[in-house]
Amino acid sequence: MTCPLPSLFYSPKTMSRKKALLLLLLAFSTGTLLLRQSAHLGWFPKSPSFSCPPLLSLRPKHTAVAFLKTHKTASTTVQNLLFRFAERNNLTVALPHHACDHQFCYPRNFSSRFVHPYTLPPRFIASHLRFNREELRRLMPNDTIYITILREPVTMFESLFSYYNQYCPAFKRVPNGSMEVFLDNPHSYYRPHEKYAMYARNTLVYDLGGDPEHSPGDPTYLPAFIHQMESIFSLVMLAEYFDESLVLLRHLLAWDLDDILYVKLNMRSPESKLNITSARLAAQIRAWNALDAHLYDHFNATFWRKLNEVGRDCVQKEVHALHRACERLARHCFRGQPQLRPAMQIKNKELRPWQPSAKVDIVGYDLPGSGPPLDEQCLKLVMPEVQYSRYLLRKQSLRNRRRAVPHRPLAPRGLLRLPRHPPPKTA
Ligand SMILES: Nc1ncnc2c1ncn2[C@@H]1O[C@H](COP(=O)(O)OS(=O)(=O)O)[C@@H](OP(=O)(O)O)[C@H]1O
Repeated sequence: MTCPLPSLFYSPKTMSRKKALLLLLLAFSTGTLLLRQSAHLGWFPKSPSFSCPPLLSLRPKHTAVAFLKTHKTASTTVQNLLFRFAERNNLTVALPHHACDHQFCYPRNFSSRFVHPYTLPPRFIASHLRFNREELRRLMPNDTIYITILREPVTMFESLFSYYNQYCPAFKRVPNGSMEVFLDNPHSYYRPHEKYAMYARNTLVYDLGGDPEHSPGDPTYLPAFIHQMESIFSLVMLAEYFDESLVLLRHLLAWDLDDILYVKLNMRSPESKLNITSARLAAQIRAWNALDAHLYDHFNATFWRKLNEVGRDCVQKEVHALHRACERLARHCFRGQPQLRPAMQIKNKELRPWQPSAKVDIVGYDLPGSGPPLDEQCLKLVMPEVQYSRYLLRKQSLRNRRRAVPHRPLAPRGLLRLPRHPPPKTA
């Protein structure tokens, strides 16, 4: 048996169909490229197009994202990057109703009633909320990609303990605010049903909509919860591997390298940190936050599997390219190194990060010069969460009012019943 040889000559009909197909493909790629270019940071030289796998840039960019902003996990840095992408591409970001402050009435379960009517219908959502799958599904378009970020529970708990030391009663009760004392006997300070209790134990599970009080000894609860999370979130990033996470994010969304540039936001000063050097303390933190610890370990393993799928060498190359691009951006915006400052030393009030208490310093950035900043995009790059959320709400409200979208007030019962959560971050 012989294989039929392919004909060297095409019939005119085949020829024209192929030509048409080729032309169509060419038009599509050109269109996609043009679209990608139009949303590029016009103020900044485009980073050399580099991608592995190389054809990534021909896929259209994905433009519907729900980011579950977990606490103390580098989530503000991710949120800022998503806000900037949405702004550059004219995409609507769901923002909280005034009554909810700049978070979606956290720690209540998320409801679409918490969304400001002038930010509907959204393509992005990235502010703190307690995950509620059904309500998010009602709000977001069908093509939404869900992502979130986790942090290793020992460093995360240390950050929570320090950041919420004046808000969380479980932490406030501890003599001298000592984390060691708290961990020696957490049950004598912690009351599961009081205000802000969710900052003191299994905060990740709480943010993801789970039960932070569930017994870690139950063999069915966590596997079922993890299974559910896996079916919802296309990517679970890790704060410890932030740049690798961003590379995976850009692959998932077919974004450019320039779309994931960032500077670290919401950092504590080194003096505000407690160095956990003892293995005993770390083990106590993991035992106290056993659900979070298991959750983290699980998604840590899946993260490395995802990295292997893309190819570790490939990811490393992109991480280097990202570093170089971030450095170039920093040189452009800060005329050198980023200028990290305690809030009170930042001249531009719009750039001062919110301070949770006098005992903790959250540092931010100043831009060089006393006059207007170098450019708008540099300002957004370093703008803290509260100010950026407020700015976006003003901008989208103006746009929406011009379109005369009917005002859809939050149901009065929702407004009246709002508790005085969370600690209002006001700049
Ligand atoms: N890129 C990157 N990589 C690793 N870590 C980073 C990054 N950006 C911010 N951070 C650290 O994240 C902590 C703040 O987290 P959040 O922004 O999620 O906090 S908040 O819940 O919104 O207040 C805070 O941690 P601590 O300083 O330990 O408190 C930041 O330093």
